Amino acid sequence: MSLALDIDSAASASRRVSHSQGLSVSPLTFHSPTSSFGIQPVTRLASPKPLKPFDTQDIKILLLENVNKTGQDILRQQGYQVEALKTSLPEDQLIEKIQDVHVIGIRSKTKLTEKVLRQAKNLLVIGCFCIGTNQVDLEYAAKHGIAVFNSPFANSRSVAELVIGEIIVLARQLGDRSNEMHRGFWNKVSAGCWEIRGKTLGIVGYGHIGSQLSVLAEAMGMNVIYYDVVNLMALGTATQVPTLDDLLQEADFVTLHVPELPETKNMIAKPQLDKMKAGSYLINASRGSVVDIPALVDAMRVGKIAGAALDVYPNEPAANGEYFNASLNSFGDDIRSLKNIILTPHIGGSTEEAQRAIGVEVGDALVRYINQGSTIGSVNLPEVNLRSLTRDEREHARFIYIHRNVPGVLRKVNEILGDHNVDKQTTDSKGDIAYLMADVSNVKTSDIKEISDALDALSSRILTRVLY
Ligand SMILES: NC(=O)c1ccc[n+]([C@@H]2O[C@H](COP(=O)([O-])OP(=O)(O)OC[C@H]3O[C@@H](n4cnc5c(N)ncnc54)[C@H](O)[C@@H]3O)[C@@H](O)[C@H]2O)c1
Ligand SMILES: O=C(O)CC[C@@H](O)C(=O)O
Repeated sequence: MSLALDIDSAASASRRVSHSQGLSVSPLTFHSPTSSFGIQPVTRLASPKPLKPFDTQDIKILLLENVNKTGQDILRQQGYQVEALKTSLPEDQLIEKIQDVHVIGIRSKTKLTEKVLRQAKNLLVIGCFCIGTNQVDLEYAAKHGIAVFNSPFANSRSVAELVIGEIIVLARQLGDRSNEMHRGFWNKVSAGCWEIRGKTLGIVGYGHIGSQLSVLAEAMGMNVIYYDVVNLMALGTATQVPTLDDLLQEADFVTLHVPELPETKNMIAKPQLDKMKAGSYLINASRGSVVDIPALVDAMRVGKIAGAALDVYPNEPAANGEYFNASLNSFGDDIRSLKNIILTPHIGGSTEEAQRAIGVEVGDALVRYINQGSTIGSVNLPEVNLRSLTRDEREHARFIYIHRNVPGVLRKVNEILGDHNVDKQTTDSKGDIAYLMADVSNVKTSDIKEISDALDALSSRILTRVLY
């Protein structure tokens, strides 16, 4: 079959090859891979040959939740079609919009559930412009060859600094004093106000944020203890304690820095609050599911807990506005009536520095994945990379084969590639999913089509992409 004929059939079949930026999605550029070579590569990357068998304008990207301009610019500079919205979208609108895009960028509010992802027929990759990835069904995405990237620590320092601020604000009841002054009320008191020097900070989850906080807190004269499910090296003179109960019984301030997991749901509820010291403080800037907030309200009403800071909630609005009320979360009115409680709208990572750094990190990861196929940094696919092709390698193609990790696949793939000049090849697996990349030299356009079709026909196939 001539390639020209095949282009027509590929055009009509473009939806058949779900998620693929391979041959059938952009048939018109199949003959002229050099058309997009004039596009400048992202300067922070090591100047690889851009591998794009598609017109960059064909790549449709939807960015939600006010992704920072640095990230938007990186994607726009590639020539991709980028639509950026300031808010998240309700599920029905999300389902409608996601059908069309190859890339979606989100933060913590957008829930990419199986129901939503099932409609994402062209989706190649998800960029979480944040740390948390609990809002994405990572397993469903992996099983359908959709890579997920995040920014694992670019906002950690911002969260740690927020918590340090909150510890002092709670210890000195600054929120209440400030509110009183705003109402014109002078209330000079020292009862129940403390220095933080010499007090014990209990950190639950000693990862990127918890460990950064540990260093800052010690510098301010606090004793630091921490609890983590993993045995981790203590920074400074911090001490790991064996159980959560040990931490709760010893700490003056308890701060939570664990991910949202089934095991961390309501990790702090009535039994744990009962174990905390009388007059201690609780801070949660992790996820809203980690604290049973009605139980916290009760503990604060009876004075067991002297103060709290919450940055995250079980239900958070999709956009800014007057939403923080009892119809969003049943405890909304109760919590607002309490004394010495800092309520912030999920701003732990919301600093200029953090958002810029996240924009660059996730933006670059998306470009590397779209243009080069590199999965380095992916949270749900095996991490695979190949040395970049250089600009003088004109007759090369890169085949990416995402497949179910079942015995015998490599033999079949190598039977297909066996008659060609495979320059380099790598593969890795993560659970049920495997990711293979192979660079083949001296391939004609017809060879590329033949190899791609043969890979597509294998029963283990999840997704085939070809870049050249
Ligand atoms: N408020 C915000 O704006 C904001 C910003 C960034 C991150 N976060 C949240 O903070 C969380 C922590 O971030 P991080 O970067 O420090 O994550 P991290 O992965 O670096 O650290 C998490 C730590 O928690 C530990 N852990 C997991 N399950 C545990 C359990 N059941 N008990 C005790 N320890 C447990 C892990 O072993 C790890 O050391 C993120 O998952 C995210 O949800 C919130
Ligand atoms: O910016 C956000 O929406 C999320 C911030 C934070 O919770 C994260 O997971 O990085």
